Amino acid sequence: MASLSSTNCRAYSSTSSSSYAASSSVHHGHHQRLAVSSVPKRFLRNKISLQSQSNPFSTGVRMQDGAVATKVTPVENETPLKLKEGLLSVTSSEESKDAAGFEFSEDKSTVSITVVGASGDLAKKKIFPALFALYYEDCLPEHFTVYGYARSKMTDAELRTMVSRTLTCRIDKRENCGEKMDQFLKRCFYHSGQYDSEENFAELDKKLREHEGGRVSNRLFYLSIPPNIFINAVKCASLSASSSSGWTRVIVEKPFGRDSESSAALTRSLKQYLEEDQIFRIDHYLGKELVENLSVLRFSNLIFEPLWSRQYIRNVQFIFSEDFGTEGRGGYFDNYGIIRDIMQNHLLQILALFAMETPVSLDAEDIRNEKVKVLRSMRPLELENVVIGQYKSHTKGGVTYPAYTDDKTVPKDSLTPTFAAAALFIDNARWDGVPFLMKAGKALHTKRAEIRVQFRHVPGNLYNRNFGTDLDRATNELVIRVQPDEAIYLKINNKVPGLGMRLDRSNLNLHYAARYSKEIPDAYERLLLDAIEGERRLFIRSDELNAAWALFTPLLKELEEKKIIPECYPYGSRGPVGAHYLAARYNVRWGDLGLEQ
Ligand SMILES: NC(=O)C1=CN([C@@H]2O[C@H](COP(=O)(O)OP(=O)(O)OC[C@H]3O[C@@H](n4cnc5c(N)ncnc54)[C@H](OP(=O)(O)O)[C@@H]3O)[C@@H](O)[C@H]2O)C=CC1
Ligand SMILES: O=C1O[C@H](COP(=O)(O)O)[C@@H](O)[C@H](O)[C@H]1O
Repeated sequence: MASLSSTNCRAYSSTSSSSYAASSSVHHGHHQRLAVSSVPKRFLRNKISLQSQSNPFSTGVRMQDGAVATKVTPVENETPLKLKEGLLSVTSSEESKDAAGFEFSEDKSTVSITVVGASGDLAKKKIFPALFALYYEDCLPEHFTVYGYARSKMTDAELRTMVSRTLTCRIDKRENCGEKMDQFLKRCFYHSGQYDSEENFAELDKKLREHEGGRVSNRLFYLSIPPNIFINAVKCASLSASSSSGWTRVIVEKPFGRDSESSAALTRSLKQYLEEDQIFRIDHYLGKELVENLSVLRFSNLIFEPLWSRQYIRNVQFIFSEDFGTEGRGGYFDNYGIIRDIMQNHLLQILALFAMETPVSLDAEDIRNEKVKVLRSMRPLELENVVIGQYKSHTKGGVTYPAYTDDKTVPKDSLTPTFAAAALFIDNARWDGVPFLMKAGKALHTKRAEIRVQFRHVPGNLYNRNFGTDLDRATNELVIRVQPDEAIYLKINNKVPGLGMRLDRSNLNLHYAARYSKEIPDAYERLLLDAIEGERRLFIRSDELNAAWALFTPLLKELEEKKIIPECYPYGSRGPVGAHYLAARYNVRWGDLGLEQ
């Protein structure tokens, strides 16, 4: 199984004869720009040859143990300002060549990870803890440094204290936890600076160089800052703190614009300073274990793929709900709303993975090509296929829960939806006529994310009369529960044991907690590791992003221009009743409403 096992991660350690991600080829002791192959070892255990993705002048041959031999042709006419992925400038005198002229890499590199916006919520909640988890699992390279960068004044010690408050050890791996935390924290540093100051980023560069100690430097910048300052930060990082000898990559957090135009403008601006393959647009839902497993389920089990079409599937549902409101994030949320916050990215990405054709291979570009095709085959959303809602205050058990508009950062007359349900359609041969329903909401009765696949009726079912009048209750349903309590279960009809002929619905249940003792890694761990390894499969390419916005932009404009009023629903409820009418129009019943779910 492809998992984040420490065995895979240890490929980075100094004991490994060759490190894949940061392999530095050496060329006759001269300054020479070389290319690095960039497909992670953990996906390529059996693959032995590949072409460098970014440099057409070099070919790499991957040996079965993961070592990379790189045949080098000099690269000319580089644009100095742009940060070219995978180009190395190496002056080491060490070299090893085989008879065919391939040079073998040795781990003389370092990775510097700069969290831009280190004082913020996401950095504290997710990024630093994920980096620590990777460190704990031996997934980070031997030489690495973590830098926090933000405007707040902080010393290294203060950053470490802040970070230490959110670090946890895995439940199943507690040994040496405190010691490991201390070791990790010693590798964390802080630099205070403005996001639009080349000078401040140049100071950061100087500090990074000191830590890199003359090794080939690979640099990852994680932009954990509000979107209006992305470009300034990218510009300054690119001009003043990009690596001069290794790769430079930038993780960009959502939102990637508000609509097609602003997203395209953001991409254009980013591309002034970065190549597309340096931009890692993160959608953390793609890093979730069960989303990652979706393709495994489909493409490596004979029993599912033949059923994966309009012939057998009646509808598919993507459901996201949270049992808390937007408290504390109202300022951000009011400018975006639930459709942009959850549907246009997280749910649509899952839909694309669910519905895509079989990719040529597991390579990032093959998968992303298939996702784009699905997105481009979809009909843009229409107002009549959408229901929106907004939560209102509700008192339960003596506790009063606030309305969305009670938040001080939200205008009292805000029409921003905190709930939406939508019916989408893919106009291709596989999915023609199948409703893909989405439902996403804040302040609902439960916290859950799941995919529900409802199958058609069994034609001429011999047992019809044993089901009573509600034949819909007798159809099969496959549920992929992304969170919480990860599970995959299939509802089947079964004979109740006994002398009579009574049927019931039972679950064939793969319950992760019961099946696997290993704790499931957080999505940010997988994605950070992928970014460090140069694996783009789980990041959004710009054409995917354009296709996603093209589906939602006309609807979003219409909602705003016509000032459509959202349906009210009480905090903690199941959402507006309109969602049921929408589903009923397509002869669908939401799968999360039954007594046995
Ligand atoms: N928080 C979350 O759960 C999620 C966040 N995201 C995205 O991640 C990014 C970071 O989110 P989050 O950590 O919540 O953001 P924060 O609002 O906490 O901002 C992060 C840091 O950016 C700086 N900052 C905040 N506002 C401004 C401003 N107006 N001008 C300049 N600097 C500012 C602050 O640092 P300082 O003042 O020290 O410079 C702050 O600590 C955003 O793009 C967000 O949309 C995506 C998914 C989930
Ligand atoms: O991107 C976002 O995701 C979170 C939900 O993420 P989860 O991993 O906790 O399910 C959501 O709360 C937030 O509004 C949104 O911006």
